[in-house]
Amino acid sequence: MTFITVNRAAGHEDAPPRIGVLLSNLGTPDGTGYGAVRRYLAEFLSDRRIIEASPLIWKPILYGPVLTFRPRKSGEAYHRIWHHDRNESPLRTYTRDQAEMLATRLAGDNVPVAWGMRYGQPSIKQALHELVAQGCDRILLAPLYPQYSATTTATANDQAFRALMRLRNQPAIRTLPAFADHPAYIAALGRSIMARLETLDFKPQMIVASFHGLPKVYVEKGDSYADECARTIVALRQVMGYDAQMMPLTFQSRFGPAKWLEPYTAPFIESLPAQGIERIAVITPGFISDCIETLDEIGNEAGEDFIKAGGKELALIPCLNNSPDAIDLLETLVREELAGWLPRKPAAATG
Ligand SMILES: C=CC1=C(C)c2cc3[nH]c(cc4nc(cc5[nH]c(cc1n2)c(C)c5CCC(=O)O)C(CCC(=O)O)=C4C)c(C)c3C=C
Ligand SMILES: [Fe+2]
Ligand SMILES: [Fe+2]
Repeated sequence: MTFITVNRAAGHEDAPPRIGVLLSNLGTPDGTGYGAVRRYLAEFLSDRRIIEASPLIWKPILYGPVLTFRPRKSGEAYHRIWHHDRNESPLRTYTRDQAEMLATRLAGDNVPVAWGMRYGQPSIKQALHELVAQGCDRILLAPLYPQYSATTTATANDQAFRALMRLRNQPAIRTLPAFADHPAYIAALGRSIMARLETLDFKPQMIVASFHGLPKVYVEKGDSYADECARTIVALRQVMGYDAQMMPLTFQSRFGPAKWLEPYTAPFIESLPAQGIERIAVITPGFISDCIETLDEIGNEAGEDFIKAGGKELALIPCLNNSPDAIDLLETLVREELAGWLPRKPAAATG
């Protein structure tokens, strides 16, 4: 095996230890055209943490019908939500903003922040090399998923470890645990949802919580994701004073024919007008940044289907994105995890 030596900043030999933070998220295509989306989906859907079926069975399906038809459909959806002014997806914009804004908060502690995507660009490997080149010999890997899943948190960390395997001088590593019911996450969610509800010109009869789904069999095999979603929603209902009827838990984004976690968001929402529930809000606390799943699958598709089924209003409540609440949360989580590496200090108040 050949090891890579990433050149560190000049003078590092005598420098004290330097901490770095690597924010990672899922990733996104480089464009909305067929080729860019196909490349992204090919990388994503070749991950054995995502599709556990034997490659002998899965690869012909992936390189046959899936990568023939899905890129066009997904590309159209990405086009609808694309940040055309920056020519990038919302997920990339918000992840970069989070890294840059967190870097400002940590600048006084001399802690650089890099960001990388599990699939697509910039890669987790690039982000890691960037930190090492800045002289970081202690790195916190921070996958930006509130709820743990092997298909998200673990595969993001796996990718960092793959890059670490090749380094001759390997930094010390910590990983940020998921934060499903961390009081700072629940408080930030509660505040941002309340603030947005106050701006609506109607009073929702129900606030549907929609999380990204997962194949049921992964949960049966031990993935803690479903429990973590339940912990988020139980804590959120408690701080907001809602019961399960007012804030039901649903799962979206089913992919393929297998059974996924239920109830499925789309049929659940479409069934509401027949029960006299015509005005709803939808929250997506499984994501800290808006993306194709929230903006298109809920904001566009579910919104249209709800109206077709007789609904009057559906308001999609934004994720934390690049709000001061989001950066306060990230600063709190990161500082907590750096205890022992950094002196303890509360997150800066944003006022
Ligand atoms: C078997 C397929 C998939 C599993 C398992 C899965 C788990 C999973 N994903 C997220 C978060 C996101 N997924 C996103 C997009 C997306 N997800 C899948 C499939 C699976 N996800 C696909 C094919 C896509 C691409 C879009 C499409 O073609 O429909 C995104 C958004 C990315 C963006 O650029 O906006 C996120 C975020 C979680 C949290 C999760 C398991 C818990
Ligand atoms: Fe997904
Ligand atoms: Fe989707």
